[in-house]
Amino acid sequence: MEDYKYLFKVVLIGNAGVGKTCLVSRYTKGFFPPGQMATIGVDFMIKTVEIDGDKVKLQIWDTAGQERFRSITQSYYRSANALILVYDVCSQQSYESLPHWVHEIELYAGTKVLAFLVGNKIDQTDKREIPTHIGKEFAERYEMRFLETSAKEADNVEKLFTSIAYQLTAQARDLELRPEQQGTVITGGSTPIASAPSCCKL
Ligand SMILES: Nc1nc2c(ncn2[C@@H]2O[C@H](COP(=O)(O)OP(=O)(O)OP(=O)(O)O)[C@@H](O)[C@H]2O)c(=O)[nH]1
Repeated sequence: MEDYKYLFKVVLIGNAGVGKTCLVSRYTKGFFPPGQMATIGVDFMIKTVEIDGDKVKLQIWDTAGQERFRSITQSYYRSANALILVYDVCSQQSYESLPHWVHEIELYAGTKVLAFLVGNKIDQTDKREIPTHIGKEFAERYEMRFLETSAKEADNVEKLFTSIAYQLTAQARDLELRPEQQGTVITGGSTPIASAPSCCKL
């Protein structure tokens, strides 16, 4: 029997080079990888955290941002409990691609997914092109959670993943109390747990 209460699948998406792999590395391995290569297809890492006495396993899927991998990465949206849509605060182009990514979420993700918008690379203050309020407004428009991060300086990275773990756990516990509301069943140690209810209107 697996040693965890809940298992959640978290998928990172967004343009190539916005820092998805570095965010995952910072969170799961505790370091910022030097000379990070582009992701090929999809990669995944596991991190187990404790939320109010329960072991929660996060299966974190890092998808390639490059266009040529889109058909592969799209298939990972469907079973995601949380999606992290990343842009680079120093890249207007990555911000302008966000409507495209939101459309992908509409097409391929489940309606119950918890969606976060993340503006990464905030350590590069002199290169910033997208002010915080612009990212925040975009997130509000699509009812996504919002955070700005730096994988390099470890700003808000722990907070991002911990917050996702807390919210998904709270929703799963809530559903255990209201079994009639259960949706897709995901594995959770010895107990089957329902996936989280909708938190994001797209
Ligand atoms: N200054 C700064 N650079 C970053 C940060 N995060 C990532 N980078 C740099 O941005 C580049 C791309 O990072 P990756 O993590 O490979 O980006 P990705 O989104 O995974 O890219 P794909 O795998 O092609 O989709 C690398 O040169 C990183 O060193 C950050 O928080 N601050």
